[in-house]
Amino acid sequence: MRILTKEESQYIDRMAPEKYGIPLGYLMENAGSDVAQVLANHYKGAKSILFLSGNGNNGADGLVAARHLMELEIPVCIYLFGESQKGSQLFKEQLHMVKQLGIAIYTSLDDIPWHTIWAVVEGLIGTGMKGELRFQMKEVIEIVQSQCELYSISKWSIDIPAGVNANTGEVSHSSFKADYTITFGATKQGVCLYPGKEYAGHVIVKPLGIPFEKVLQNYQAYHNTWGLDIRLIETLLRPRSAIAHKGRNGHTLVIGGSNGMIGAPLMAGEASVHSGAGKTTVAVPDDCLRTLQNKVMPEVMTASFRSVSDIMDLVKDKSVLALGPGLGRREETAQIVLEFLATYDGPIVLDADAFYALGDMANGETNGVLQSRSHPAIMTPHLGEFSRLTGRSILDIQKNYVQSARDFAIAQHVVLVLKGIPSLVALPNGTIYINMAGNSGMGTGGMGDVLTGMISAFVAQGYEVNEAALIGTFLHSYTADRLGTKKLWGYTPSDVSVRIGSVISELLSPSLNV
Ligand SMILES: NC(=O)C1=CN([C@@H]2O[C@H](COP(=O)(O)OP(=O)(O)OC[C@H]3O[C@@H](n4cnc5c(N)ncnc54)[C@H](OP(=O)(O)O)[C@@H]3O)[C@@H](O)[C@H]2O)[C@H](O)CC1
Ligand SMILES: [K+]
Repeated sequence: MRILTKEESQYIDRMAPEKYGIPLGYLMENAGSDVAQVLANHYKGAKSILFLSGNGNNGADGLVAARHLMELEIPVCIYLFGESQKGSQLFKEQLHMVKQLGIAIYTSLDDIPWHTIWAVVEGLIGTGMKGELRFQMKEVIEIVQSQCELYSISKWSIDIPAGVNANTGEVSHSSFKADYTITFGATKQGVCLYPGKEYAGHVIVKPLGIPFEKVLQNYQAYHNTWGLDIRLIETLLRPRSAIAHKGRNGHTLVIGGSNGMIGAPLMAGEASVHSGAGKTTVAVPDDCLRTLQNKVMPEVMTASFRSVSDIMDLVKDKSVLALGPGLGRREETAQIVLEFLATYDGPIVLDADAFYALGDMANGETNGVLQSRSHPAIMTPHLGEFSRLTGRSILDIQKNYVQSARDFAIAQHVVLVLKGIPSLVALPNGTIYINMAGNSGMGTGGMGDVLTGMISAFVAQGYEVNEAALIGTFLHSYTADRLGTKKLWGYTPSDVSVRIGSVISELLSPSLNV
């Protein structure tokens, strides 16, 4: 699923007429008629649909929809916000039409017969919002929202709810909180991120009337964003060959663990087994080996290490290395990690305490350690770890969530799995995937270790690092969602781990009821 930024939407707006001779009014006519169709399909009873119309093109979309609904004999009325004579050209044209058609138009909220309204459709402002919502618009939204609550009126937004930043998902105070948002071409980035996502309600995507990917091919600042969803994963997952033996399915090596932190590499190793790696070895420091052996499932092989050369020996015949879970933050461990990264060039997934060794990558000596690898490293930090890696505050990262992930993945030439709400996968070329799965029950210790094991197992089975990060990240959350339908919290990382194989089987053979 493609996701558009504000700048991409505005570029399409500009290029449609300029380069392809497609007047913006055509796109608006499509947009408005789609809004009308969706509303008509939902419409109940004899009540009216009220359009809140700003004086830009977002408002004009609503005026087009009102005209189309009138044809369908659905009662409509309009509330005009702002000065009409200062509105966009298309707004003025559409306003003239609805006036000529005799549609009821209000300029004061006090005059609206709220008890006759079934739905409010907000076209106050869309991708044209600059900065924070202005005071007058906030006031209107607050009154409308309280009337909607009082009269049980359903709330719709056109393109993006008023007040939601179309790129970052940040919201102005008093933003419009919709039950549904009808958007055009592709969903906007800001409604895939929190808190914007909560303000958009259910998002309905309708065609724009122009093949926008074609238009965007020439866009200079073009780094695209996609939804990480089931459809994408179905295109990436490959059935296993009937004759695949354990050698063909790869061998994961997990290096981690320290005294009191043996669960982390153990969960990563077990998740690798459950995700289909042919073989899995977990290696821990010498003094932790006995504890590991007492706890780990029999399918996982065990080993131990003391030095970098031990790790070099262990990794020789392995398909992928997962480095970091529970490794601890001792200075000598950090040295081992750095020394090892400088010599080993194979596929690697870095997690947890491996990041401690890397420190602040933007300013520290480790900047450059990962950049020239033949297989870009996969890194799976949570926000706290990412804050340390980038030397920036969590708040600052959250404000520019997508862009922060993109900048880091490009600069360090890594596949970044940024574990947040939602998680992101950023590829070294700047392409971003926003995870569409996941739930609040996932916030438990050990979930990250399972993710590391899963991603590693997909690399072991022959997926490219980009693909493995996408498949692992999505299936981890998707499996948790399956568990979340039965109990929204309290399921364990190991529950996710154990279930993953059945979920993959279902996806590969939908008729299987496993
Ligand atoms: N390519 C597409 O996807 C298409 C999108 N369409 C629709 O067009 C809007 C974008 O329309 P645009 O005219 O560019 O802008 P808006 O209508 O969203 O907003 C402009 C008005 O908002 C005022 N404004 C700006 N910032 C603020 C603010 N912070 N608070 C309050 N009001 C604000 C602005 O006032 P100015 O004084 O600054 O001029 C304008 O009045 C898109 O979202 C789609 O719905 C097309 O219909 C089809 C193609
Ligand atoms: K809107």
